[in-house]
Amino acid sequence: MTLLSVRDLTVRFATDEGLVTAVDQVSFDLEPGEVMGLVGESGSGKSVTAKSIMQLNFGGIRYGETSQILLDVDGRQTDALKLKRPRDLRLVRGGAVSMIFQEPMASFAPAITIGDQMVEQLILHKRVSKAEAKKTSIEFLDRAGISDAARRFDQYAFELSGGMRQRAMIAMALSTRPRLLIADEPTTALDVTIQAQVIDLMKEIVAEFGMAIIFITHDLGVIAQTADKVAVMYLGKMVEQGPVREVIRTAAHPYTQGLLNALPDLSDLDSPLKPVPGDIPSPLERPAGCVFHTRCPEKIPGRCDAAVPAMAPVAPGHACACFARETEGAA
Ligand SMILES: Nc1ncnc2c1ncn2[C@@H]1O[C@H](COP(=O)(O)OP(=O)(O)OP(=O)(O)O)[C@@H](O)[C@H]1O
Repeated sequence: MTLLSVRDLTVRFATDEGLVTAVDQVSFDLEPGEVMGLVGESGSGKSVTAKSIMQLNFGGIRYGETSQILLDVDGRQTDALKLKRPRDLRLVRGGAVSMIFQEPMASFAPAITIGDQMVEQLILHKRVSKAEAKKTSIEFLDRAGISDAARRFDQYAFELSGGMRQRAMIAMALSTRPRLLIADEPTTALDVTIQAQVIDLMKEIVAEFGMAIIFITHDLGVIAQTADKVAVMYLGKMVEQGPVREVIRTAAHPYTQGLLNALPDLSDLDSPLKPVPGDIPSPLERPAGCVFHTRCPEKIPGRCDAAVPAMAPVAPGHACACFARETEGAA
């Protein structure tokens, strides 16, 4: 059974300025053991998409009427958007799904030791004894590369260095053995050496436990190293998805091409940076037609500003939502 099937996900927020469409009819699937990178500039809807799986978006939220987030929970397909009672929400919050954040302090309560938090979570989700929970917690801290794990177990998050806290957060998120880990910019705030260690750790864990990961990042380099497939979002829309190497080598959507062109060229340090030209429009004033047409170098006047392109295959497993590619396919 497919582990996660996001269907037609639309997320709007009622704000004082009006209705913000943060995510617009996004669909994707994830199989057990698969790592999917979710990329796009700031405000493209990556976090809102991921948080929807755990119903962690708050404040005036409205999901689309046909939106579904189908998750395999213990062999039963469950629509995560339909869960209401706290007991049922626990199935996706820390049960089948765990989330790690850029800022590990967001995961830890400041006045409770790391060990007590890990134990509490394990007892809640796994119904194990306290002694067993302690043993598992120390094991996972150790697995996450924390030396002297038994001593760290009794420490508070503020007593750990940044990199160590990140590892402790990963240990805590993984100790309940979730089927799906959502990693929201987990390495952005780290220096490159620790970043590489954290990425290695996540790869090891996927290989060992076969859990699926949604890896949210701005950094296509990190995606290239970690993910099997990649999904690119722009202003709430999914614009391209496919196997990571193929998308990086032969990006189909002009936005993905722009993101790749914007990467610094390390072999030519004097070459100027080439950011995607133009600014992202406000989500309150989303352009009609293709949301990217206001910045697109391949815009077809009268078409791209009038109709919304659907995702269509450009190669097996590789799809893109762009009228310019459709024309090429037909030619
Ligand atoms: N609670 C909320 N109320 C109103 N608008 C929100 C809320 N949460 C998110 N948004 C809006 O939804 C849009 C998508 O936000 P989201 O955080 O998913 O972007 P992102 O791609 O993850 O960006 P970043 O990389 O900066 O985290 C943004 O325009 C954001 O302002």
